[in-house]
Amino acid sequence: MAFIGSLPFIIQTKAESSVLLHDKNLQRSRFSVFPCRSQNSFNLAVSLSLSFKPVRATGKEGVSGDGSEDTLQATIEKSKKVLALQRDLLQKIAERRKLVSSIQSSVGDHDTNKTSHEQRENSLANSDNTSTSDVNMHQQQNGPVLPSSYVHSTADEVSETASSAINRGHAKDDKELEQHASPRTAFVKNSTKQFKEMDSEKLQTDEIPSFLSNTTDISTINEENSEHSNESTSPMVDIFESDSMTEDMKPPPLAGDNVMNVILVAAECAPWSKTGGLGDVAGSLPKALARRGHRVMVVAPRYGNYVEPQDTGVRKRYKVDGQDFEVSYFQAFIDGVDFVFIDSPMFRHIGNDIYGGNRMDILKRMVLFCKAAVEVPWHVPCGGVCYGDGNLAFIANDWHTALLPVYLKAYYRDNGLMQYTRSVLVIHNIAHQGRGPSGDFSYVGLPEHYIDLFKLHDPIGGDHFNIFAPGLKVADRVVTVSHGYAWELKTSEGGWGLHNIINENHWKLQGIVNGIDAKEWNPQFDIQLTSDGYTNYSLETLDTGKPQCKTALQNELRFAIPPDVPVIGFIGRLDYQKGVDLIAEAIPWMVGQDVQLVMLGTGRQDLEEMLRQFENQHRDKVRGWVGFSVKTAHRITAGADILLMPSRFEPCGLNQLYAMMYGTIPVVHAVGGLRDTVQPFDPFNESGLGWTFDSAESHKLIHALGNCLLTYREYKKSWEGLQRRGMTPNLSWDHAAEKYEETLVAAKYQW
Ligand SMILES: Nc1ncnc2c1ncn2[C@@H]1O[C@H](COP(=O)(O)OP(=O)(O)O[C@H]2O[C@H](CO)[C@@H](O)[C@H](O)[C@H]2O)[C@@H](O)[C@H]1O
Repeated sequence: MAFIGSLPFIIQTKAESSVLLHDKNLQRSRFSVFPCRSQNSFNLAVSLSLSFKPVRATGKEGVSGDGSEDTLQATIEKSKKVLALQRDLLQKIAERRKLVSSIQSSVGDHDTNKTSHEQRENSLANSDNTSTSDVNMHQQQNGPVLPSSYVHSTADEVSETASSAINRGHAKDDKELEQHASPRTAFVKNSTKQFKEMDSEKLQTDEIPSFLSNTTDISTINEENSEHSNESTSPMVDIFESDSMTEDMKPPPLAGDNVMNVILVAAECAPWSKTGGLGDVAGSLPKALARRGHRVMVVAPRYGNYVEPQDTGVRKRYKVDGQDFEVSYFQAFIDGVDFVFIDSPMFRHIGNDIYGGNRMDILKRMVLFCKAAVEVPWHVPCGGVCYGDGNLAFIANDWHTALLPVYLKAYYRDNGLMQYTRSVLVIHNIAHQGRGPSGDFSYVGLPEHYIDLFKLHDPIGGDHFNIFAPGLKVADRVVTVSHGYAWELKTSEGGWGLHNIINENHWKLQGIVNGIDAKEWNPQFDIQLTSDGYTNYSLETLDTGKPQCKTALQNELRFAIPPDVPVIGFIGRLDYQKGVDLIAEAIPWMVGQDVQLVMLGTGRQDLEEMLRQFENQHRDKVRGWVGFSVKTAHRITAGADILLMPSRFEPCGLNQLYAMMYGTIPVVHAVGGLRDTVQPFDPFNESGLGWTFDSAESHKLIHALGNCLLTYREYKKSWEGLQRRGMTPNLSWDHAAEKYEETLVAAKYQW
């Protein structure tokens, strides 16, 4: 009897729950189910089904007349009620969603394509003009764009419905339930509070390009930006927009039994902090993992006063080089991910100079960061509940966080703690390793016997201390960002001294190609293309949209606009890796062609100076934009015809992926991820995505670029074919996330 009674209940509840699981309003509650104590309805189903076990075990109940039948009946009744409540809840949520989307559509174009990124950009841009942004905030909260009070109450009502329904079915502490039922509500409230309390401290602005600085008044730029700010919606609106956009993009299949708690730890995370591709990955991969149903957190240092994350009130102290440092934790829940920022005077106000300071400064920062990050699952409640250590995997990135797997082992697993927690280390760039003299070991705060893990012999430098080395040895799995680079890492040229360790651990190394953030880098929705003459475009509007962006770029760069002159772009860190010097060698040839070249970058001073010189020498054909400007990077990607990437090595490379999405044809050195992702153009079969050259030499670059220019000028149909093939998305973060999931699961079951 008990069986018969319980079975349909469990089946139905699972079915109901799986519906619930798809609902973003309840995702947080659901995430807590597996590893943590949970208060959600699915857990209720589990606990109720477990409560049948004793009945089934004895087999006497129901016939003995000892009252068990009554208990059973009562339980069945109770479960029926819970089911009814769940149905009621689902229906209400569906109604609310309809309501919200009808509000959104009535708000119309005005709000579309606005993302939190735009708001951040605006708040960054306006930061020099505090009074303007204050006014904007006021307008955002009271203005006509979308009555925030309405949105606020809508969100509250949804959460209220959710929590009360669950509450009625399963008595729990009200506050706790509220937190679980609607992390989103908490975020809405927090965002509002944060907005009101936002410090007036100045934030960074994009650097003004050299060629504009003489002619453009900074105040004009700020005014322009503040206009955008007036248009921009409040964070509350953004939450709904994010959801609807994500839904439009059709979520990938759920992880099912593989669902885990995942904490990605990185020194930078876009859009809050970014010096390069690592920031992009830390900002995008977690969202894709969350879309698969994992409970996901990103941990990064808090370099500035970010708008969304708010102080959790948690304070902890960690020792670095014998000194106590207090850290606090700021948290925001965005697009299904908990973003946790660790605050300390060590990190604060570094801005974009994330890796600035001397070697010891950086080392101490990373020691503090990793020590604090490995304990985040214990200390930082997200949606009211800490992640804990069960079913947990860390994803550390590059040498900056390679100490995390080591701390996990030395402080915990060696002592019988966090036994089921795993770590994966991702190599984005092996060239940076955290090297120093052997004495640096004293700063990392590890037991003496750990010193051997850090020791590395370099044929030139001799014995030294190397932080990447122990991370690679100790991590449960190692990932790198393309298949080609995974292969190169094993060679003495590509491994940069770590190839022996990589070869010894080859069994745990895997290449997973990065994806493209379909919201950030999509010409159809790109918020950087909504002003100054730029326009959004798609495959359907490529013919008109891209030329319009090209003209807007030429205008912005103050180039002449002769018909049919190809615009060539370069975006990247100015260093040895990116092969900027190869472009320099090719410049005399390039300026002899009928082309326009724009280079955006920052990095080595000599290379920055070189960019300025190119511009001064060839004002009609070359622009050298020294600085870090996300907006300009997007606009070059959209407006250029060709993107150059002559990198000497390139673990994956993101710019070529972005370029292809925007119908911009890449010309690349076939190395690492560039070789993996840019199939060479084959004119006979009309296939391929761009041009490649097989060694990092300027004459090879010139040869490939020459063929590319010829096709641009003479073979328009082939050119269009290249553009269209590139714009057909084939590399998504959802795909990469699936691969990461396989790796995480492999790590989980590995001893
Ligand atoms: N001056 C500037 N202004 C604005 N934006 C700028 C900029 N310079 C660079 N960027 C942006 O930074 C990102 C750079 O991405 P890459 O993948 O080329 O970089 P990086 O070498 O830093 O990353 C490393 O990690 C990534 C991620 O795994 C790997 O793809 C890569 O091969 C590896 O070297 C892009 O989003 C680009 O637009």
